[in-house]
Amino acid sequence: MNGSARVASCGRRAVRGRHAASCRAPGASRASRSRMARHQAIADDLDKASLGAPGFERPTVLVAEKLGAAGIELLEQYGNVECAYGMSEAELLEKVAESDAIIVRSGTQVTKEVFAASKGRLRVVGRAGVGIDNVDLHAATQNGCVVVNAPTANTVAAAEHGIALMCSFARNVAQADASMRQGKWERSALVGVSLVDKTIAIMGFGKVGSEVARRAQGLGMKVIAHDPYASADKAKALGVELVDFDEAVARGDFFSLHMPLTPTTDKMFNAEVFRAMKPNAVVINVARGGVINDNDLAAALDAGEIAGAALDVYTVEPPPADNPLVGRPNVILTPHLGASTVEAQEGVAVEVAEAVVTALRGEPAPSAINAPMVSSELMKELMPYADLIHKLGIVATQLGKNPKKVNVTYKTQAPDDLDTRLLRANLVKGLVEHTTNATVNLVNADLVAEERQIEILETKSTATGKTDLVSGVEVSMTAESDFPSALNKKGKIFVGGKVKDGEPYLTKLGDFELDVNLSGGCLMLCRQSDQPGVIAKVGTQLAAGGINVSFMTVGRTGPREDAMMVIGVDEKPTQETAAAVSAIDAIKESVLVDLPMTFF
Ligand SMILES: NC(=O)c1ccc[n+]([C@@H]2O[C@H](COP(=O)([O-])OP(=O)(O)OC[C@H]3O[C@@H](n4cnc5c(N)ncnc54)[C@H](O)[C@@H]3O)[C@@H](O)[C@H]2O)c1
Ligand SMILES: O=C(O)[C@H](O)COP(=O)(O)O
Repeated sequence: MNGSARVASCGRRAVRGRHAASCRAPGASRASRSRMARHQAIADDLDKASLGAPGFERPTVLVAEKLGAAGIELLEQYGNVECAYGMSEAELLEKVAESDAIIVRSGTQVTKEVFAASKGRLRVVGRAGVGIDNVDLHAATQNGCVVVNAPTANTVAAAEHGIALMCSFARNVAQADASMRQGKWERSALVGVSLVDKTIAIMGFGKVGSEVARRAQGLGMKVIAHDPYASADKAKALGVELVDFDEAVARGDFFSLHMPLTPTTDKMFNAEVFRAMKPNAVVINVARGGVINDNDLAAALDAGEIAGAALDVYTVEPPPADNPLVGRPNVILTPHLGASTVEAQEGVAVEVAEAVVTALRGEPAPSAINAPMVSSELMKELMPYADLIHKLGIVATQLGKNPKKVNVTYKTQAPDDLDTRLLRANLVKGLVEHTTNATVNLVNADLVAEERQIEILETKSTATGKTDLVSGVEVSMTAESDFPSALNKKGKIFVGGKVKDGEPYLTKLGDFELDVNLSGGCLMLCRQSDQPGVIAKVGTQLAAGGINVSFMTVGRTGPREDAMMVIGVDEKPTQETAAAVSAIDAIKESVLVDLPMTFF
């Protein structure tokens, strides 16, 4: 990125797209119907926003690289969109601090400095394309920021570009055009090779690789592929022979590279590999520049070990003047144009905008890279229990500091099917959120637990005769406790709960059975010797401190034995009032627990 930012308001037709979509409904395909439903949901939020519905704040989406108009329109239905193309690094760091989401293509590096500069505000990174090697995924995850991409909309464009480069190379199209522009007529110097019956080795048999395979078959080529993770059934169905790496290298006439850039694929095409290729071999790269060792490729071309290369992508983009592959007669180059068709750009714009809005809404985005997939149906079903377990985590951690080993038991009618990630993430959030300003969510919860050395052990116990997927949750943990009443017989902090009428309830604490609404506010927990008159004395002290009681409930081990009184209060008692309650004869110990009204 260089130069000063071109900042544009991207405003256009804000709501009209929604009505246009609705009109197409009767004849629409299943995919487009579900897209319309998503757009309608977005539009509903827009209506809420324009009505000033409480709790809805329009998020700000920073679009850092050129994005198709349809995507911008969709984003504008939901949030404030700022298009700032060509920002310097400093400008990016400044703007990201005021953004809830950022959308980039391959030209913007989303580094850990970007996340640091956002100070926790950035919730979503949208990559308008496939490759996410320009996004620091670890930093995103640490910051609880969802990374989404647009994995499908540019597949055909990239495949077509790969085929275009192969055909151009085979028939010297680029060289012939350059020659004629110089007024030359070089027919004998520009004799090409035919593609028919040649072997193309597709390296990386994913979405783009498969589309290249289909097209190469149409050109009469023999198609082999290497991909350690590809299914043999898929290859067979496409009539493609899957081979190991060495065999592919030995047999290919044309190599079409389609793997992502990862630590494993980094510079995997090196001197040794080029040496093992046929002398007529041509390497075509529309994947990522980094999978090739540039110097080794240049040396292999110089030595005549291979015949040529056609490149769309480079280790550093744009390639610096001293890149050894620029300016060679047997290398043709394009400036990362694989995804650059009108159709692909409109497609990725919509695909990424949908994913960004979905993630901003807190829903699982199908293309989330660093968050587990949780279907919206499951999410909806588990939400009340996610809220409950979050509150149980908060209660448990206010009764015992520094939790270490945490056992959680889910009572469920489907132990084999229950996906607990959402619940576990909420538990971790409840356990740690009072000790950090950082966001804890589905994205980073496991990482946060690991960093804090909190071991979460999950058990599912079968609940019979219940209709809900989950019907109860219990959490026990080793921790330092100043409130021994919360300990069970094994000396662990123990809390259990249920959801009743959609609201979270604490039903177990230590050895006590309770019935405490955890919807929010402040709770005073008092262990007492069960005897007449204690409730009145506590009420009197609270009243003296100006504290209004919203509810009171008592659980006891038996008449005139130990009892646990839980008092919901509208205001948090001062230290003096809390001390006055503790000083009541029958009260053995007491503690205040704060609960948030909302959850993530
Ligand atoms: N030039 C462009 O403009 C452009 C456009 C689109 C995609 N791309 C790039 O093309 C690549 C492929 O995109 P896609 O959409 O097909 O992704 P994809 O995830 O569908 O396919 C990638 C395939 O690579 C395979 N793979 C992983 N490691 C491998 C290895 N060591 N050896 C061989 N195969 C390996 C995977 O199993 C997978 O099947 C990505 O790098 C993407 O960024 C570039
Ligand atoms: O990975 C991709 O999707 C392509 O490389 C496209 O990158 P671009 O969005 O920068 O064109």
